[in-house]
Amino acid sequence: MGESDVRVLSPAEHRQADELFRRAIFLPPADEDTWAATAQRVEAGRVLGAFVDDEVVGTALSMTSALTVPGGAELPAAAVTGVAVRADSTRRGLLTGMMRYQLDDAARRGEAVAVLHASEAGIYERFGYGVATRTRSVELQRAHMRSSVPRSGRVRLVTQERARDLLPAIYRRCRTGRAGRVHRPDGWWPGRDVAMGESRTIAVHSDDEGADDGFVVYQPRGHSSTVDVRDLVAANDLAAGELWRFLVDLDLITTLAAFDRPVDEPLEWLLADRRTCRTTSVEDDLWVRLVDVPVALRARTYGPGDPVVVEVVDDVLPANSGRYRISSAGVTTCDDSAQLTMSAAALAALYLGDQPASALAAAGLVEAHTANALTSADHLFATARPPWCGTNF
Ligand SMILES: CC(=O)SCCNC(=O)CCNC(=O)[C@H](O)C(C)(C)COP(=O)(O)OP(=O)(O)OC[C@H]1O[C@@H](n2cnc3c(N)ncnc32)[C@H](O)[C@@H]1OP(=O)(O)O
Repeated sequence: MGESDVRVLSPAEHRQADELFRRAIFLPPADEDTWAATAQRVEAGRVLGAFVDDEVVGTALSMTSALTVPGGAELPAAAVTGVAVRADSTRRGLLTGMMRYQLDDAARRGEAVAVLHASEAGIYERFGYGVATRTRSVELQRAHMRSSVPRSGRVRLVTQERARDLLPAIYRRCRTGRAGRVHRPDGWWPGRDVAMGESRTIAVHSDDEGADDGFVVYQPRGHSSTVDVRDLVAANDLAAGELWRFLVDLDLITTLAAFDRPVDEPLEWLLADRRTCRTTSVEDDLWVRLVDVPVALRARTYGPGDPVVVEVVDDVLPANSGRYRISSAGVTTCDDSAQLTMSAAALAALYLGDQPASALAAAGLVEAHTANALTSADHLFATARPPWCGTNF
């Protein structure tokens, strides 16, 4: 079983691949509405099939995307999803064949990074992916805002139809504000709408000049007094504060459950009683794979710190293997002695600034050859705010 058994599926085969994926994650085949929405994000030429005896038993797809990196630049990215191998054909290398094919394809397309959300943490590190962002889920019980939270603009409800125009434009404005955010192509929104259904409600915040700068999408949980907050996007702290005030003040609701929030969101500070906010989980969010290490390293900015020479060992994409001199002025390839050695997966985990090199060294994932190299790398890769993706795809 090898790469020759993987090929691009034709559009006529896309629905079969979707069914294969859904069965692998224990979902029934998509109904017509769900498929109509799903099909909008599927791109011809980007859906792979893995074959055994001419039968498709594995699939993986990628979408044309972009990733915001520290400093605000956006890198072309392959957004990977829909990965599955039929239960009777696992552990024979089919995923391995598809991953290699897909990474080569991303490299050919000039996509410097690949990104995904992992169903299990044990799958993707071997292919060079590292956990690059984390999210927090919270529950607010009978919460009230602190009176000092600044007021600005106004929050208004918009219809689902109006939201289809407004939300993508607001998201585009907010996307580059933080590393880890990804494109939401036009085909992404219908899938989210179908998944949430008709009970979703949308509120938009506009600033004092009337410009829209944030939104929240939420829905009641059955007939309970709980609201699930699925998507809260704000261009600035003022907009975020007003959207949270709007949610906290909803009549008849005692509990707000919010998912996929940034780990540094200052919710406890916004509330009159910080203990009315409880963290229910902190989980790995976006896994990143540097497909083109030199391009990816040069795309981000670095903090003040002594330069450091990093040796990258990449068995899956060997062109990335080499030594890189990283400084606050930029990145060059070099032949100097390595001060740090790490795999592509370890580099990916450092890349957006979520974790310091010293944390990975403690786990044996980064090897330091000189005394101060870890401290230098910690300073260089650090970002003012932790990265956050917050977009499921
Ligand atoms: C981005 C997304 O779409 S996430 C969704 C991923 N899909 C799912 O979780 C659906 C259910 N699972 C599956 O379909 C399959 O088990 C897959 C796709 C995860 C793995 O496919 P396989 O064809 O079995 O993987 P493959 O045989 O290439 O395994 C390669 C290596 O990864 C290991 N591996 C594979 N799956 C897992 C796992 N879930 N946990 C830990 N290790 C794993 C294998 O043991 C193997 O290790 P080895 O090289 O040391 O022998």
